[in-house]
Amino acid sequence: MGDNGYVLEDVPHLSDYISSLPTYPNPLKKNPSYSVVNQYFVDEDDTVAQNIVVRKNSPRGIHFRRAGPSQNVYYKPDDVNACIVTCGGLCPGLNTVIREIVCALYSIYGVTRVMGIDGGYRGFYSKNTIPLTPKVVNDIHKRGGTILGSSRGGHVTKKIVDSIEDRGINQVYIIGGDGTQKGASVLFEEITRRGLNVAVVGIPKTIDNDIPVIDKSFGFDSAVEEAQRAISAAHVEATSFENGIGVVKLMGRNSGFIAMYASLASGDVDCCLIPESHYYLEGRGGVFEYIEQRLKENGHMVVVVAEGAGQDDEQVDVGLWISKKIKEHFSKEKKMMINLKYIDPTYMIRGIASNASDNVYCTLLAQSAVHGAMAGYTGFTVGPVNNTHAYIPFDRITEKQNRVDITDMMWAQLLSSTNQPSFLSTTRSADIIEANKDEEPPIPLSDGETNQPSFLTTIVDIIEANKNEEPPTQLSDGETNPC
Ligand SMILES: Nc1ncnc2c1ncn2[C@@H]1O[C@H](COP(=O)(O)OP(=O)(O)O)[C@@H](O)[C@H]1O
Ligand SMILES: O=P(O)(O)OC[C@H]1O[C@](O)(COP(=O)(O)O)[C@@H](O)[C@@H]1O
Ligand SMILES: [Mg+2]
Repeated sequence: MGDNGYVLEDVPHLSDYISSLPTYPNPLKKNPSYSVVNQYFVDEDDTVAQNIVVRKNSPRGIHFRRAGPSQNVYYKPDDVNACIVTCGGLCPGLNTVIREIVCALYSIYGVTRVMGIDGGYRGFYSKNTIPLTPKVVNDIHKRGGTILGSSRGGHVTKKIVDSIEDRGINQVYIIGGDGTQKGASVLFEEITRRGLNVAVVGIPKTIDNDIPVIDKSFGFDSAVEEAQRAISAAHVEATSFENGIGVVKLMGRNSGFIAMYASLASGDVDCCLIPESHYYLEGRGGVFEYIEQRLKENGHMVVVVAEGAGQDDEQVDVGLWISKKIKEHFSKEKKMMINLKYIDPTYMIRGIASNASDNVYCTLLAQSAVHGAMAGYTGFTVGPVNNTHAYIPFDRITEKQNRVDITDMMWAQLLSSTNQPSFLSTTRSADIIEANKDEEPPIPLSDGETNQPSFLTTIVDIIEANKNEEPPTQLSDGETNPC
């Protein structure tokens, strides 16, 4: 802990456990492409604040080491033998990250030995490697998926580290989600235990954008953009038929960021259901009542549902389930004719190539990862924190999963954009208030407003308005109500 509550959460370095490692001047100094840059090295003391909104007397809080080229590097280019592996689910931008790691190693540092591991962690010990050169990766960023293949499972630590040793690999770039980063952390521990001169670098991947600390994960923007096509189609269908209802299911088993951003971006969505915000279908203030109201007012409506919204049972497709329930409710109970179309673009939104802004992001991410490894840092994940790339210890990335905060401004904006009610029952609202009561008070903004959303007040209003409300009705057919 430093002055004024300054905390540096630093990442490990090869020199922490290997003594007398030689260093070399960074070859970037002689790179003609960078000769125009005023200052291209990061200062060793540069750190990035996790919290940028602070009060005059509040502690300065957690900081991470700033990513970027260092004056000296811990590898001679000729000695580097790097490998790249992609694990877990697909995400737009995987190929761009692979391409840019290869290009950064070759063109910035003059490294010429880079290989791909085929098919995720298990590829280390069960498959041949794939040679990677700038020529091989030249146009892979225009393709979805990963040219290296991916897998879940297969993390046998001993076999992977044996393979790293046997192949003489000394830089390991691991692209993947929370599970992958946990795996990377275990590899780092085993490599340290064996005293190997091998840098382990994680590059966070999650289409759901639920990795903590970093501003945003690559591929998320591309996925949200692709989701617009499904929402637009649902809107076209809904507006073309009497009492048209378009239902779109989007990815998000545990978090609703894709659904929330896609709904906000579209402007066509009347109702967005996410895992973080419980809902109920029947009764006053429920989803059915809202749908009926929208159909009467507007003649059509679009519902976006994240795959984990209200799901206790992962086997049930929530999009199909809710579509069936809506149809049953309106045809059998309300005797009202509706036209419902269900669109499920789940894998379409992640099987695409990344868009332009994600490509730029992936490039910076890959370069930061390479600069970190060349500077001898290890056991870290790279990512933007308040718009500046930083090296983050593995455990900060894996200790929790980000979820949409339904007491935050963003969710309030979503509610205000769709006009949907919060669907919160009085008990659930009270729980949320209870859960949030120890949170720090909002920091007043300079113009006298607060950054605290009015959402909690809304919840209190809802409780007040609904205090005589009937409890949500049980489903008649014995199915579990996923609300
Ligand atoms: N706790 C863990 N320890 C070691 N390896 C893990 C751990 N969790 C997941 N992995 C490995 O990470 C890889 C990807 O994990 P998975 O959870 O499927 O995807 P993601 O990285 O996208 O979250 C798999 O090969 C899996 O074996
Ligand atoms: O069908 P798969 O391959 O298990 O992947 C689907 C799941 O992966 C996710 O996209 C999450 O993966 P990531 O966040 O690791 O990219 C979930 O939303 C989704 O349920
Ligand atoms: Mg995961």
